[in-house]
Amino acid sequence: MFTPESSSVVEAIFNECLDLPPNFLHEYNLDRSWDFMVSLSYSPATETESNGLSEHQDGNCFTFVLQDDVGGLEVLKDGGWIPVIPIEGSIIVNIGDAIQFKLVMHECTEEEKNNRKSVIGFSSKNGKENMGNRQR
Ligand SMILES: O=C(O)CCC(=O)C(=O)O
Ligand SMILES: [Fe+2]
Repeated sequence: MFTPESSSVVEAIFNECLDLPPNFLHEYNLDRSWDFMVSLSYSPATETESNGLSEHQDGNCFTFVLQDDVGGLEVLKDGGWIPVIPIEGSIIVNIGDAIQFKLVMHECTEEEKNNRKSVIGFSSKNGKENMGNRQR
């Protein structure tokens, strides 16, 4: 799901949508050695405990979230949190700060009964300054 090829496809789509010069985003992020994947498992929230992911923006270029059928991911829009509908096997593509096109504030809350699992691929840019905005 997350390979240099899939990142290139997304880059090409955004490149065109943003009306950038041909190959601009591809050349902006030529070094793929900063890409990485993580797998997260959120245990169900209890009355006293929650270990979800607090609100943050991703500091990379693009984030690919392969989600299961348990909800929790939310995106801030016009001052309100919008739940992302969980569709098992679907991939959510998030724009990171390194692209600086639209900052996407999001968080992951926990359901009370279900354990959410996600696999996340970060298409990242060389340079620590771009990763600095990533808060957990
Ligand atoms: O687990 C998710 O659905 C989102 C994770 C996330 O936002 C992140 O790792 O930056
Ligand atoms: Fe994130």
